[in-house]
Amino acid sequence: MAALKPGLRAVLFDLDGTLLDSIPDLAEACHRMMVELGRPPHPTETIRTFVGKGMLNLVRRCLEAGGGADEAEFDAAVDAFRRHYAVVNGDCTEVYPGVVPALAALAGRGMAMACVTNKPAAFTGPLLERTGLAPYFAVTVSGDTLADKKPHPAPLLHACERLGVAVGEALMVGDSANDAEAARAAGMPVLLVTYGYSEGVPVDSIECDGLLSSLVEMLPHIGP
Ligand SMILES: O=C(O)COP(=O)(O)O
Ligand SMILES: [Mg+2]
Repeated sequence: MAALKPGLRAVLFDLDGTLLDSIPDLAEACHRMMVELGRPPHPTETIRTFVGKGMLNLVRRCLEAGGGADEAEFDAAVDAFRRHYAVVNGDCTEVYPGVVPALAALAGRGMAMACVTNKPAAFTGPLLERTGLAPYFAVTVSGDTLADKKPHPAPLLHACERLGVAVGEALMVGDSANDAEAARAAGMPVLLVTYGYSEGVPVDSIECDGLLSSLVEMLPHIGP
C-alpha cells in the first residue's frame, strides 16, 4: 500500500460491500419486486453486479436485464422495491469481519468518521442502527441526501464539511469505482476492499491507493 499522507483526521466509509454484506436483503427485495411485477427474478449473483449506483439504478438494471420497462412500470417497480426492502432491510445483512475492530480502533485514536453511501437515507439509518454501527459515525451522507451521489465528489465534500475537516485531511474507504472516482475528484486518497461489490469489475483493475482484504489492515497506516 502506498504511504498515506500524515495528518489524517477523518475516514469516510462506503456502506454496502465495505462495512456490510447487504446483498442477501437487496436480492430478496429485488426478488419480491420482480415476482410482484410478474417477471422472473434474477439470481443473487446477478444482483450483486447491479449494486453500487443507488436504488434507482438497481431497479433499472433489474428491469433492463428482464426485458426493459416503460416509465409507469419503472415507477411501479421502484414503489415495490421500496416496500419490500423496508421489510427485509437488515434481516440477513452481516457486518464484515474486521469492521468493528477497525472502527473501534480508529475511534480510539480520535479519528472522525462518516458513512457515505449511495443507499437512500430511509434505509441507511435503520440499517446502521440494526447492525450496531451507527454510534461510530458522526455524519451519514446517503444517496438522496444531495442532488448528486458517488461517483460525484459532492457527498464526500459534504461529509468533510459536516465533520469539520479539510478534504486534505480525509481518506475514503470503499469497494467500487464509484468510491474511487468520487475520492479522486474530491482530491483525497482512497483504499478499496477486495471482498465487496464492484459492479462486475475486478477491484484490482480500479485505480486506488491500496487494497484491503480486511479493514484492520488499514490501521498500521493511520496514525498516531
Ligand atoms: O446503494 C448502492 O447502490 C450502493 O451503496 P454503497 O454506496 O453503500 O455501496
Ligand atoms: Mg459499496
